[in-house]
Order: sequence, then structure tokens, then C-alpha cells
Amino acid sequence: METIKIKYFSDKIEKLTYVAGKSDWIDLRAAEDITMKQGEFKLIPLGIAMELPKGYEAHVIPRSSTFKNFGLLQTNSCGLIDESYCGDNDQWFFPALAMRDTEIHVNDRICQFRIMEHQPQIVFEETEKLTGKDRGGFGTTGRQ
Ligand SMILES: O=c1ccn([C@H]2C[C@H](O)[C@@H](COP(=O)(O)OP(=O)(O)OP(=O)(O)O)O2)c(=O)[nH]1
Repeated sequence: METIKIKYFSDKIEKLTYVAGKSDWIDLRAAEDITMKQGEFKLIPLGIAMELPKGYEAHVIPRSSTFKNFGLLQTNSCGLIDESYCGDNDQWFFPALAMRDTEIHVNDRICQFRIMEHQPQIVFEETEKLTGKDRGGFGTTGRQ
């Protein structure tokens, strides 16, 4: 079990809950009413900031239903929240591109996150030749 310090920037959104058993990703909510025109980009405030546990980062992705419900694409495909993004004003945002005219209401669940341990430290060791077996290059295993 991990404890995470969380600050809410709005009292109009429900508090975060970890739902055991279904999916361990945690839903996040829009902290404001947002209107977007087709083709428009906005950073949607998620109304929270956190001090992540030491050695962890958070990954934010859309919910499966986000495009169907809101016509939104996440412009960075996956949001990375660094462990160092832990200050009192470090609110989380969802960078959104509207594919149609759309309205997002405060408290709508628009994305989800989980925490992940940092990868190990890496040193790159240059070589002229790799000893693994060639797979044939990008996209060579065919379609079916
Ligand atoms: O979808 C996202 C992605 C990032 N962030 C926050 C947390 C992250 O720690 C910070 C900076 O993100 P990142 O380092 O990936 O962005 P950058 O474009 O490299 O900006 P910076 O100059 O802040 O490093 O912005 C979000 O709120 N939502």
C-alpha cells in the first residue's frame, strides 16, 4: 500500500478513489466546464497536484470512452508526470485536441492514471556490431 499526498484545486470535483478489482488505473476529472471548437487545442485542468512516492512517476492516458464521449485526442498520447512535479502549484493537465465541437463539464471523468517505478539508470555502450539475431527490420513480419 502506498500513501500519496494530494492537493485539490477545486471543490467541484469528486475526490480520487482507488477502485480495487476492476481496473487499478485511477480516473481523473475535468476541473472546469470547457467548450471547444473542432480543431481547437486546450490544456484541461485536472484539479489536482500530488507528491508521488519516492522513485515513482505517473502515466496519464485517455479513458477508452474519451474519444467517443468527448471527441478529444490526447496530444502527447501519454502524459508523463515527473516525481519532481510535486510543488504546491504543480497542477496536472490533460492536453486535448477537439476533433469536433464539444463540451466537457466539470467533474467529467476524461482520463486515467497509474504510478510506475522509474526505469533503472542506463549507460549507453556504443558498438559496431550487435550479436543478437536479426528480425529483418521494421514491419517485416507481415500483416496476418
Ligand atoms: O500530460 C501532461 C504532461 C505533463 N504534465 C506536467 C507534469 C510534468 O512533470 C510536467 C512537465 O512535463 P514534461 O517534462 O514531459 O514536459 P516538457 O515539455 O519537457 O516541459 P518542461 O519544460 O516542464 O520539462 O508537466 C501534465 O500535467 N500533463
